[in-house]
Amino acid sequence: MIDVQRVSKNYGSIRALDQISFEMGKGEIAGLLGPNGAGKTTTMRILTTYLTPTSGKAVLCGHDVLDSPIEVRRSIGYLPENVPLYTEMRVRELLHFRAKLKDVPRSKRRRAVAEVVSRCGLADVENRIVGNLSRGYRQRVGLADALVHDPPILILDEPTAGLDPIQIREVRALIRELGDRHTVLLSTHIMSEVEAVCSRVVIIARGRIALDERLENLRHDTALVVEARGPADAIRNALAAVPGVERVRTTGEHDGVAEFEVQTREGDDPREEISRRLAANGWPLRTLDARRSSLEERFIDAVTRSSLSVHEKEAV
Ligand SMILES: Nc1ncnc2c1ncn2[C@@H]1O[C@H](COP(=O)(O)OP(=O)(O)OP(=O)(O)O)[C@@H](O)[C@H]1O
Repeated sequence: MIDVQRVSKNYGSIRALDQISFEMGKGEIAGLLGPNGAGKTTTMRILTTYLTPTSGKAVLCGHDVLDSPIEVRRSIGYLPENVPLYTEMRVRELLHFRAKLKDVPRSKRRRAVAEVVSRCGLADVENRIVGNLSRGYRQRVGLADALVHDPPILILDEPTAGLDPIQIREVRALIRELGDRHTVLLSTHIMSEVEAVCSRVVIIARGRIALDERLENLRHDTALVVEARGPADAIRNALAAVPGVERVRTTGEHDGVAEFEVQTREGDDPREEISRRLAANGWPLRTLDARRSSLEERFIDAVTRSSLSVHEKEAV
């Protein structure tokens, strides 16, 4: 549904995105998580065709953002960070108007509006002036607007920013429901939001993807961080063959030192065997670190690592 390949974006001399790549399949809800200035909004604005990438390729529902922006816009519903609603209109009138702009055929408009009014919990306010609504309701109107042409993909930029705790809970519940029928990419800098709503997290830091993982893999697993000097592929194979090791991912390679993330089976602790096997092959072990991979730890780790130079990383 979403295929981003090596997308970069420069604003003058500022490199906001540096070769980011990720893919999303049908029915996924992914959280694009990152600190302020990481590049979340830039990514979303490229996917929604409001900005063009400096280089790289982004394809949504088979349509390239550069070659077919109109088809891309038809395939997505976008909730921007500051919802630009027509504040003087009534809710139902606004949604009809937006449905028309989005080419929903006249004969289907009434039904399309009724459906989003119901799905977004707007029945009580459909005759109210948008500008007089609370921020929580305006956000729901924004979601209804994004949904009114029934797009397969929803892109939501900080959908709960500025809402009170009850409104946050309601909007999150609504997004979870939307995940049944739509592929949803939302941005946030709140970790608990990702845990509450998403099935997958993509962490972006300094314009790069620092982590892309399914949440179920982060919740229970214990991960080991292994750094060893030697040939990355051979070390990777040796690690994968250690009993108790479930999965090995190469996370970096610099100056002859390869870095891996090793997922272990619950209850297994293969650290001693890893150390023995690497030593037997003559690959000096530099780091063997066990950590519970909670989202918070992974976020801090990914963001900190991305902000270190190669030299500093070696020292960590
Ligand atoms: N129009 C622009 N001109 C120049 N620099 C920009 C522009 N828009 C964004 N940037 C810079 O690009 C980088 C990424 O910004 P972006 O808004 O995408 O980050 P973000 O992750 O959405 O941040 P936030 O969580 O604060 O909204 C930042 O360094 C920002 O200052």
